Amino acid sequence: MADDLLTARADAYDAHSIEVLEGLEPVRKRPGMYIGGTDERALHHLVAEVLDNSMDEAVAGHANRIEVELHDDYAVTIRDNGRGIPIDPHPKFPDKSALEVILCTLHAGGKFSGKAYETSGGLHGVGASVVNALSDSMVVEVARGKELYEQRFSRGIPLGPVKKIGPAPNRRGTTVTFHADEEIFGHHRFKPARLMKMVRSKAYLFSGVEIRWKTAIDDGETPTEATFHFPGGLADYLNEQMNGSTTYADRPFAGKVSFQEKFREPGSVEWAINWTPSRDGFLQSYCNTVPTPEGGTHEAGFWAAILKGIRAYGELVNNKKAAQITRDDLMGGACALVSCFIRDPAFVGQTKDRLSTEAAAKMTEGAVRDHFDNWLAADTKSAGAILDFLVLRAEERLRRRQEKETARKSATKKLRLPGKLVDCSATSREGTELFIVEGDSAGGSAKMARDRRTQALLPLRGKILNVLGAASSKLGSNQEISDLTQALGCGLGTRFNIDDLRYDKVIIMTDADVDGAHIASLLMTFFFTQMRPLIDKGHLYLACPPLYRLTQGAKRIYVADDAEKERMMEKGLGGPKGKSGGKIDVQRFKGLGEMDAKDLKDTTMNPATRKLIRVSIHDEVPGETGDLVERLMGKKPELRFQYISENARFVEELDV
Ligand SMILES: Nc1ncnc2c1ncn2[C@@H]1O[C@H](COP(=O)(O)OP(=O)(O)OP(=O)(O)O)[C@@H](O)[C@H]1O
Repeated sequence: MADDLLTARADAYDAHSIEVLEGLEPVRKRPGMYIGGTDERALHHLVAEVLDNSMDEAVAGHANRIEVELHDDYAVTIRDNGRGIPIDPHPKFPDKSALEVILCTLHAGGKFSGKAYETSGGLHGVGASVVNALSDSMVVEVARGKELYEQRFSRGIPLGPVKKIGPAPNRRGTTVTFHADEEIFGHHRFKPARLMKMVRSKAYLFSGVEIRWKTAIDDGETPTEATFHFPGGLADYLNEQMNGSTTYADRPFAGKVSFQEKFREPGSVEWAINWTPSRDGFLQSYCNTVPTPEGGTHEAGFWAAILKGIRAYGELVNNKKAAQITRDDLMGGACALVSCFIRDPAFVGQTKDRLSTEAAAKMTEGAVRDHFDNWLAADTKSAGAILDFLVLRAEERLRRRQEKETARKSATKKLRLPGKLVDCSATSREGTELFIVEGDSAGGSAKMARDRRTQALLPLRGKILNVLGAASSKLGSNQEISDLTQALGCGLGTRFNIDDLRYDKVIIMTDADVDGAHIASLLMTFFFTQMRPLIDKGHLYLACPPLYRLTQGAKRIYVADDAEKERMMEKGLGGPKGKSGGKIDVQRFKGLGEMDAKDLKDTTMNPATRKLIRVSIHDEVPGETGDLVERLMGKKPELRFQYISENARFVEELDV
């Protein structure tokens, strides 16, 4: 049944499913591919496409004036005084004018071979036709040979052939008026401020053009009319953009170099840069007046020139730290504009956000580098200020990196657990226990007896350092103490942080003999002096392993001390002696290592059957416990001796 359904569906997929989009249909079907979307940015990009064509005319030396006007119905007119789009019949399509071919065919243009334009922003031959396809109305007027021609379109389709509409004795050039299609762009509308900014930046990028701006939509901020012409080029543009910020150089490092003179290649590069302490930096780059917000090879070449230049200058003035400066150091606080003109540029995508022409890197670097060296040498005051600023930034970066590395190292150190730790598998601290066990052999049976999920083991070899008798430097280098500290994960002394504790309970599990008691007291001294909150918050415990195992027939019990043993010997394991039958077998555990896993589990480790003593501090007199610990465990043996003499009876009883 299901297979039949699949077959039926597959049958529907045949040659009829394959659509071939004709003319400008693909643009309307998939606008994103041509203008990067249908949002506000894409909408404004339509103006850029048409304006770039007029700019190309200007840069090619055929126009010196452009007008951009936003009408009250949000239509936009872009007019130039260039050569005018050709209107004669196209040789390949004799029944159509070149104008119609350009506006209605993708990949039709005069910028492929470099004959009509040397360094143009246009190169794919799609810009004007894309705008046409995405406009519900487009009118193109061409003034050529003292005549005015016009052709009208809607959604990429001509509403008639190109028509001569009258004489134009004093006019030349192209006028494009379009209204973006709401079917494509929905509610998005042109913003006067955004359009004017685009228009003004174009004027800065090519000082040979004057651009007039006019808007019928008044947003209350943007001038309704303005004329932009900037003979000072990018240096003026930079000053305007930096808007009075404090700068390290009195005047920006700016210049313009023709590639023709230097590399025998058409094109040029123009730049302006200054550094400021008062704001984040920026780099705006352009290629053939097209903004390249994602940078590319021209930016790479520019930074390479500046970086090499500043390092070389550092060497010249004997500032060894200049060698540490990186491109990132340069870029922070640097406000820069770079505009190059090259033949046949290669961009990534139709919106031309990033330049990928390899040669642009080399030519830009070569052109800027020489000038930068000379500029630094000529203005030593600015050069010194910039160098000091950049060295400072480099040092700051290195310091930050070192701090980060140290922080990372200590973080991983925290996580690096001692090799002999047998950790539990639970991921959260809740309900977990760390058994500090005496000796490796005890570790062996404890390993089998434990609940792997919640119980972890740290076997300690022999006695740990008496922290009260040791210099603090010794603490860090003592293997057992450092293992213990790492396993607990919460630091030592003043750096102790209870929140980082990796286990709920820390259980000291030593043999039930004098040595075991000594080890336990050494450990408690350690916790008391170095991790006191661990005791105060009730995390420290003593395990109570039995001293004897008594077996009578099938009965088996464990007892903690001699008195208990005697009592049981009297009583018998199952009742009065003899009744339960037979001799009582007594085994004294010399150490935990002698117990088999089952014994250890039942008596000492299994939370259901074991007994634990929680270590706590009751200071009847404040500081009393500290004093006592100092007397018993401290450096002065005479205090210990005194205490033992005074408390001999108690000590005897305890068999310590
Ligand atoms: N204002 C203009 N003046 C003169 N010729 C123009 C003008 N606008 C367009 N053209 C001609 O029309 C051609 C096609 O323009 P279109 O915008 O479609 O593509 P392009 O500029 O060549 O490349 P791109 O798709 O990269 O923008 C141009 O190559 C140019 O020959």
